[in-house]
Amino acid sequence: MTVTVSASGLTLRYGGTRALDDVSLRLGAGVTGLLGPNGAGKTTLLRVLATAVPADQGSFTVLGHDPGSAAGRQDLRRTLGYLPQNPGFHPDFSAFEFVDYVAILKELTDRTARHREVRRVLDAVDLSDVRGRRMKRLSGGMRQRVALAAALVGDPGFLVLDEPTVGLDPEQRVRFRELIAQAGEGRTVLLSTHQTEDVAMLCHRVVVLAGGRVRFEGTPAELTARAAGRVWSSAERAPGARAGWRTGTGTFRNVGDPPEGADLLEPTLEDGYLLTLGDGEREAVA
Ligand SMILES: Nc1ncnc2c1ncn2[C@@H]1O[C@H](COP(=O)(O)OP(=O)(O)OP(=O)(O)O)[C@@H](O)[C@H]1O
Repeated sequence: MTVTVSASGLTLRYGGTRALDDVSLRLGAGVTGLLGPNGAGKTTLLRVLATAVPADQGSFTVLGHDPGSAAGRQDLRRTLGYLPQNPGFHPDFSAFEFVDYVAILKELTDRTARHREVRRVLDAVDLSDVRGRRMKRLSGGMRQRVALAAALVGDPGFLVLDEPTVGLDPEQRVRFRELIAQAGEGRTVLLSTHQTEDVAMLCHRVVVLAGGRVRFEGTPAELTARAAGRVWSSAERAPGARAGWRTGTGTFRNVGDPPEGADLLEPTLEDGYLLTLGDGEREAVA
């Protein structure tokens, strides 16, 4: 893997809370999923990498740009696309006006070239037909696509997406997944999500963060493999299971340390993820 984003020892405290605790990671082209329970530090990590907030300690580079200097920070921001958790739309802006406004902030000063770029990114997310519609009249899924279009303005080399599929219905989520996959072709994408299926379907790498620390970094297959031989079916709730629930067929699906001779099941990425977390952290999984 050619490393495009590299972070070392990132630490950030809010009062007594260590939102990030010595986080080091390396990303390459393609989509990397960032999983973690509520409060794990995902948004904080994305905000640090997007230069929205400085870390107390540690360093990172994005496509060779080091935000430690003002010039490096500016170069990094020019190669960055960021879709924050709450994009904060102006309800009376049209989709076009919103993306155009972001394009102005991204220093696209030539009006004709900028408008061409705004049309290009709205077309890329299939919103050309509604580009004149006000934000308040768009569905939640369309609004998220506008936010993705805004993040794609200027063809950034590093795209940071903070839970972009929250609140979308399954059809919209699949559509959004296609768009993220396209965006990840030849570009580094870091996608924070609570959806383990999105990671399994979309990502070539996955990072698990909990309590501000990296608990796992590797491929989705490697995370799934952590649960090999540790998922089993039983007629009653298994006492040794770390997590277990009755399935639609009436049997229990258990994750943990199976008893001798247990009826083992094929593990999923979610099983590997659950086993990577500590007991209290599993309860915080949304
Ligand atoms: N501005 C802030 N002031 C004080 N504490 C904060 C602030 N932002 C985050 N925190 C705390 O830092 C920790 C990490 O929060 P963060 O929002 O990064 O987690 P997250 O993994 O994105 O969670 P979620 O999945 O719920 O969005 C939490 O304990 C949170 O309460």
